[in-house]
Parts: sequence; structure tokens; C-alpha cells
Amino acid sequence: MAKDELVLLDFCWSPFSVRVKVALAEKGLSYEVKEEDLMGGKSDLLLQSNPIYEKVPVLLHNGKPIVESTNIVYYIDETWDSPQLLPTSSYGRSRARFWADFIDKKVFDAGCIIWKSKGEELEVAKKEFIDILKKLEGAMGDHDYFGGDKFGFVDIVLIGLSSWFFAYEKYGGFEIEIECPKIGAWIKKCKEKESVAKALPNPQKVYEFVGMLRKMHGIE
Ligand SMILES: N[C@@H](CCC(=O)N[C@@H](CS)C(=O)NCC(=O)O)C(=O)O
Repeated sequence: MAKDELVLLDFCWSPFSVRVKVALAEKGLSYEVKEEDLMGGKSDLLLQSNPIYEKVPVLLHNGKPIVESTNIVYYIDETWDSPQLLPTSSYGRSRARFWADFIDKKVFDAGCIIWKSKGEELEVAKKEFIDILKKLEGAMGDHDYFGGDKFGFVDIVLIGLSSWFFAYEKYGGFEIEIECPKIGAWIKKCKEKESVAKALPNPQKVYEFVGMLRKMHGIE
């Protein structure tokens, strides 16, 4: 059988691309990265592969595009079976999908409000972000990971977004380890995994990138 050809259309600061990189690494798959210039001009390949949203990440599997990071992680898990990222029981899978959807709807947007705001608005945004993380702590319960004893699907969906948490802390003036110690410990544990450590961009560099976005938005 011919070897799978995997190409990732990427943007190096994208927290969504991190999810795909971690999932591919967990499955032991190698892939080619094509960096997109989102600030300058998107490639024709990106525009043709994701004509609806025109966003990265896109995974091309033997030339066929798969879009939207959570959907890509599902695809990877369904296509390459070991190690399994989603739980085996239908109840477990349903819970994992619920929390992945919650993360998708809440975490990144709440974080963006933190770096985009000041004064009273910032205080409200911080509280909202911490409330979201506290709900996620409740979902993890006493387990090491959202996947229970094993790193899995929901862990991948959240750990990608965590690459921007340092910037939220700096611009928001709070510390996740103090406000949400379980999430703080979970991030540290995830970073011990090679798949995660290699995929996460440098937090200081992300912070600098967000600083540039703030200037572009006229916040600084
Ligand atoms: N819901 C999408 C979000 C992807 C996303 O927002 N990608 C950003 C980079 S981090 C992007 O491509 N932005 C380009 C644009 O908005 O035009 C996913 O999960 O893949």
C-alpha cells in the first residue's frame, strides 16, 4: 500500500494548529508543514482547500483537505487507530465531544477579550475566562487528564489553546496556577509529553506576537 502523504497548512502561532500537530505526533505520523503568511497573503492552496473559512489549520491527506482543527483531530483518530484518542464507550465519546465543543465555543474567544480590553471590561473578561477554566477543572474531576488516566481527545483540544495562556496572564494580570491550580498542574503534566512539548510554540514569543496584534488593534 502507498504511504500516506500528509501536509499541514500551518501558521506558527496558531493554537488550533497545535491540536493537529499533537494528534499527528501521538499517532506517530510524519508530515510536511507549509507555513501560511496570514498577515501578508494566503496561498492559493489554502484558499482552494478551505474556501468556506479560509483559515488554517488544513490537513491534506493524499491531497484531500480536512478543515477545522477539532474535526481534523476526529479524522486523525478515526483514520489511524492506535493509540485511540477518543474513549471507546459511546457515553465517553459523547462526553468528550461535549467538552471539546464547550472548549471550542468558549476558551479562545474569552482569551481574546482579555488581550483586547482594558479597565472594567478587562476585569469582566478575566472573571469570565477563570469561570470557564473552573468549569473545565470540574470536568476533569480527580483525574490526571480529561481522558481519565490517559491523555486523549479533550486534552489535545485544550492544550493547543493553552499556548496563548501566558499572553492572557501577562495582559490580564493574573496567574492560572493560582486561580485554577488543577488546570495549572494539568498543563505541566501535558508538557511532559514529547508530542505536546514539541508542538507548543514558545509562550514568550506568542506573548510578543499578541503584543503586535494589540498594536494593530490600536490597544497600545
Ligand atoms: N475554528 C477554526 C479556527 C482556526 C483559526 O482561527 N485560524 C486562524 C489562525 S489561528 C486563521 O487562519 N485566521 C485567518 C483568518 O481569520 O483570515 C479551527 O478550529 O480550525
